[in-house]
Amino acid sequence: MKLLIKHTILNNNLVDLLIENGVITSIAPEIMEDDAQIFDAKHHTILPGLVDVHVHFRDPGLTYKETIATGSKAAAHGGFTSVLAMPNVRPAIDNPEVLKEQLERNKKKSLINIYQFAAISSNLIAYKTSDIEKMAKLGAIGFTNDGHGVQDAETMYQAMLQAKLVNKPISAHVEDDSLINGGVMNAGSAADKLCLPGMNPLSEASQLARDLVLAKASGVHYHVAHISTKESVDLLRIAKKEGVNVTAEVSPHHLLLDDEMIEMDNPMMKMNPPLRTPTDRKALIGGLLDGTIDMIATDHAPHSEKEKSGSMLTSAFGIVGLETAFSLIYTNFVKSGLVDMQTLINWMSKNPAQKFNINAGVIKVGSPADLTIMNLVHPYKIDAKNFLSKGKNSPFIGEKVYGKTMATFVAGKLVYQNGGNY
Ligand SMILES: NC(=O)N[C@@H](CC(=O)O)C(=O)O
Ligand SMILES: [Zn+2]
Ligand SMILES: [Zn+2]
Repeated sequence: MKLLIKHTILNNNLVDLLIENGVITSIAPEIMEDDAQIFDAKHHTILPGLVDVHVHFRDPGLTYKETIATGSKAAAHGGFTSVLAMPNVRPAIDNPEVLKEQLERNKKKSLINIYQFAAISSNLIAYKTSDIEKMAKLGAIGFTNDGHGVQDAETMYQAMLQAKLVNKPISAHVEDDSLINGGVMNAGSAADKLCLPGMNPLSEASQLARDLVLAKASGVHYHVAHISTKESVDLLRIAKKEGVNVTAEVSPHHLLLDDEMIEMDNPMMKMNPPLRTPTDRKALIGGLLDGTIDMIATDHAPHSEKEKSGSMLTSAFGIVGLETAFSLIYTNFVKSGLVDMQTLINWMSKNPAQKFNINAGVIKVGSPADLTIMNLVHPYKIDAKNFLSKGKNSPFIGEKVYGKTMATFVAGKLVYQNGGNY
């Protein structure tokens, strides 16, 4: 099987790429190959396939929200070729038997590469750790109770020690439940104005401080999921200076939205962690720019229309992200002149791949042909009708952005192609 991608822009040069058996075998200004299938990229830009270390695919058990098939289609549409799936499906991926089935299910139903997280503890809430050693051996990419903070230090510390032994990361949703008070958005003046109950933002950094102490003692690779407050960024910066083996992700919505933009009770602005203050948002951008935060992850959290309608008091936490992340980050960070394209690639492909030990993130001879081709020239409007995800719950609907996916390839196989004109 040979594929020849013609006329594509790679690092500002017009090139062709030859792919044989799923691997890039040649990159040159002009490649002639008689027996290859041709894909004409029509002068659009080629990037390494994006890597998202935080998605929720809801399969099995909550497939009315998303399935592996629809989630992986959404990923391919967004330019993502590898994702790390969270274990909060039903049943939760918290024991070796269930993990084994899930790995097979992912393989069978997915268009893209899915790496699977397993739970730190039973049903994501128990105070006794899961069989981390066995699940690591079976192929879990790491361990997390995402959706819940690990409420006690002993469970987290034991999980870290076991994960360290098998050389796997812990991804932490840091949230101390005792500070949440049934809140539905960030506690503060914005919540007061809307008369909505607030979640104390110290819930995040206070648990993070505990975890950083434990992470340092254990030596584990500790990864902070969806970091959202200034205090957390400050702690992370200190921990990195001290040599703690820590990484962090931030979501596009925490970079681009804050609680002052919640003008009315709107379920599309409800997610966990909640949108924080403009000061927090600035600190997240600063942390990303100075390398304190390593990568961007979407926390793609599809829900049904019904679950995301009505009031923030009763609707579900979470928004979709796979089909808007690249466009939003490209438009707001690269097109606006803040950073160059390689920096975006580092945030959305190279760093997540490197930090989670995935063979992805660079385009070079010998690399797997996990690629995406983006139209950076023509703007478009984000429209939920075009989402391939079952979830239409995005606060970014109607926004004019740049960076439309033209095609996505996984191991040289076309997994998404834009139906319209280039
Ligand atoms: N982010 C969310 O608001 N929701 C996530 C859970 C999570 O990431 O904590 C979900 O599973 O829906
Ligand atoms: Zn979470
Ligand atoms: Zn999540």
